[in-house]
Amino acid sequence: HRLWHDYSEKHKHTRPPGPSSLPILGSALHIPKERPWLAFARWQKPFGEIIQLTVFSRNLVVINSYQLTMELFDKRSALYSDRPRRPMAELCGFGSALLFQNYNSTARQARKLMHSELSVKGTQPHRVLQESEARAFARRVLDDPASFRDHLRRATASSLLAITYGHTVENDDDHLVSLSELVMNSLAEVITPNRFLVDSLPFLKYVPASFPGAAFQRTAQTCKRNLYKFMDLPFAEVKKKVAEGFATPSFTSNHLQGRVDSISQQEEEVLKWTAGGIFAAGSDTTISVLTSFILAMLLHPKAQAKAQAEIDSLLGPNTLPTFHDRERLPYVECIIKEVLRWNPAAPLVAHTTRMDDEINGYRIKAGSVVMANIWAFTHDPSMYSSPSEFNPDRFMHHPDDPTRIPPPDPRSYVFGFGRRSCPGINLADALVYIMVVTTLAVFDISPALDENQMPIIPEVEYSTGAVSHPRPFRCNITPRSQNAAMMIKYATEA
Ligand code: HEM
Repeated sequence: HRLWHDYSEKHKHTRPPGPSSLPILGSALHIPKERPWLAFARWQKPFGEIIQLTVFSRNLVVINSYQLTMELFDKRSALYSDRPRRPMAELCGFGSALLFQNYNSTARQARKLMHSELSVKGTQPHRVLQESEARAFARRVLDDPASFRDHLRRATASSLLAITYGHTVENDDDHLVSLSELVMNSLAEVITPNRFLVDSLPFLKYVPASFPGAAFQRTAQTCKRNLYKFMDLPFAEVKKKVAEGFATPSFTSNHLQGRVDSISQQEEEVLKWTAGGIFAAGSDTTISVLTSFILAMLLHPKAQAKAQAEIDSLLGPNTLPTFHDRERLPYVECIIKEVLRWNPAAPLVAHTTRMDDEINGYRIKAGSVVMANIWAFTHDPSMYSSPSEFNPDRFMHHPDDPTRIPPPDPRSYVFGFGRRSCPGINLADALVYIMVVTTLAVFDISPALDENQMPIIPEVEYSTGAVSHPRPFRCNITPRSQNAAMMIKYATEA
């Protein structure tokens, strides 16, 4: 009994190991500016699966193990479901969005609103629209292949705005798309760690905008104006249409139907911010995944050809893929899983602890920012052999050989954990599938050529941010046949 007592007493005060720390700055200087998740994964060797850093007196705990993350974020989710404070995001007005809120009654209300509309069943009616968005994307690529990244943004924005507000994007200068671009760019900036000093020194948020050096305050004011416009305008439009009886069915109209006059102001506020949040949380992540897919296909022609052969043998040369084909395209499914694993869109997922806690003998103090290092899970050699290789075949099922069990589906964790897990998972999964399968059916993706007609093979480089994107790269996207091009023209002109 005494031994046990000594053990627990000793570990009760043990903070998880981590790099050395300076006064005030803490271990800030050890954290690389670029893609810190790579360093955190490497630090497993000297420090283990749980690492603690102190930055400006804030505790950051990095969890490099999938099992431990499940234990904390899923099993103990009553303690681990709050979000870190982000003073800059709050100054910009994002504090009212679910993504930034603690797990309080408003957050629960917002998640409930999403749950009903974004379940597998709730997203079913949007499939026709997603199919035609994917074809419209293919058409734009056909007409202007070099701008494929813009077309990915446009396809994602159109789908999400249609689903959220029933809004149809008619042309390239759609007011809602332009406004959403402004909001998305600000969001990407404010959630980039260490981008604004006010995030490390929160008292700065009280410095007035007119003060020298307080440029961030003016940035925040502009951002807030755009954000509020983005939240208010489309919502007011839908509300008006519902009242007049001719709203296109959408997330917002479905929740307002029959309640325009009776909905309380509080409920209306939550609905408005939840609707806007769908776009804010869903677009950059989806764009990252789709851009990674293009990069992966460019670098791995064999995997691309194998998926195309699968699609051809199922559909023949005269049919474009749809959602009905999904179950019969197992290799396309493997490509999607491998893209999600190869370079996860959200490599670090941050929650905070409500109370002091203990795990594996280490103490995690209340208020610590606890980050799941998703990148470390997707590159854990005990889960995925040769993890840095892009190899969709690792996910193939082998019904004849029960000894070959595929590794875990990354979709079970790249969308987050417990009570804060991504409520858009079904929608995102459907959108990614239809974009991937349509692109593979219609196009060949290959390296761009230099002036000597030699292929330019891009480096696999990703940006640093809460959502990480492939750095800009050039590629050739050409129709696989005249017939493929004709099918897309026909489908988008009908
Ligand atoms: C492939 C694309 C996507 C990826 C990889 C992704 C990933 C994630 C991750 C990792 C989180 C944090 C989970 C956590 O803290 O444990 C999250 C949260 C969230 N996602 Fe997604 N997401 C994607 C698409 C979408 C879409 C399309 C929507 C909207 C329909 C969406 C809506 C949200 C919202 C609202 C939250 C905040 C939930 C909360 O704080 O309680 N996401 N997502």
